[in-house]
Amino acid sequence: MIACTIAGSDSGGGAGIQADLKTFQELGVFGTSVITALTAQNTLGVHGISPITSSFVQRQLQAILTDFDVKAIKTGMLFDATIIEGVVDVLKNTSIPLIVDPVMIAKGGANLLQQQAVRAMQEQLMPIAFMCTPNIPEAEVLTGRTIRTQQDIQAAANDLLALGVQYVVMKGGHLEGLHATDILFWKGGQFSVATPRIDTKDTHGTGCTFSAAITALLAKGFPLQEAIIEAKKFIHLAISHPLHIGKGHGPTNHFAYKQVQGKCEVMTHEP
Ligand SMILES: Nc1ncnc2c1ncn2[C@@H]1O[C@H](COP(=O)(O)OP(=O)(O)OP(=O)(O)O)[C@@H](O)[C@H]1O
Ligand SMILES: Cc1ncc(COP(=O)(O)O)c(N)n1
Repeated sequence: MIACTIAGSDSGGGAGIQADLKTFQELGVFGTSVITALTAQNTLGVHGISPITSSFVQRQLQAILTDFDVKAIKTGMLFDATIIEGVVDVLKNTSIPLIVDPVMIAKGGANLLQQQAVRAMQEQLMPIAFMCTPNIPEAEVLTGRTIRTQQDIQAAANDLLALGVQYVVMKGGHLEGLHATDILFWKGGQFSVATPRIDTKDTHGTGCTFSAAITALLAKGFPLQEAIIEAKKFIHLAISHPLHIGKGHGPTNHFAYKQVQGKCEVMTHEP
């Protein structure tokens, strides 16, 4: 099985392209990659960004799609509107499921998506996406809402579905509470997955890793809700077995899922 990630490079190896490829590999999926930007990054922060031109992003993507039978594609850091437009231009005529992780701001505060690009994400990328996986601050930017309550989450998910994306996973990592709960929404329904919240600072790359796991599992043909449950196991185990690498927000442990053979309990709820 082959999957593709369109994202930024994290020299520190915990997020971005590197997290995506490690996750694909651990889940038994062959990973291909389109790099949108280089970041000079470690667990302490982003120390520089060098974007790739939109036309070269397109060239990478076309090289992959004209040769490989790609079963699922994810996007991460897209950096600017020209890159988003270039990606949409290539993908709009394919039927490969597209998972959009709307990466905007790194843990240390660096901008991984220019503000002027939010509109291109809303108006061009969302209509061709199968799924998007915002965290709470990203959902706030994409919808212009303040999200505090369950009703706010539902309303923001409805706004995102109205943009044309078929499924929305609202990630709960930034909310408070004993559990880290993520909710899958579609028109007319919802399904949630939760695991105990872990008290750790080693959460660099959680969002990338979770969305890459969903992408890999969809590429393998898992039904959607099973893919969400298994991806939740992958990210919970990656957070709960920290590697203690670096002096700042350490990366998650991509080895853990395989090492414990996916053994992890996920609470599910479908109202
Ligand atoms: N402390 C934690 N304990 C358990 N699960 C967590 C924790 N933090 C995040 N998660 C889970 O990790 C996944 C990513 O969620 P999160 O909201 O952190 O994404 P993100 O904000 O995109 O990532 P990042 O904060 O690294 O940018 C979700 O499944 C979320 O529930
Ligand atoms: C190149 C790159 N892409 C994405 C993120 C955000 O990572 P996450 O939200 O998964 O922590 C990052 N820090 N660097």
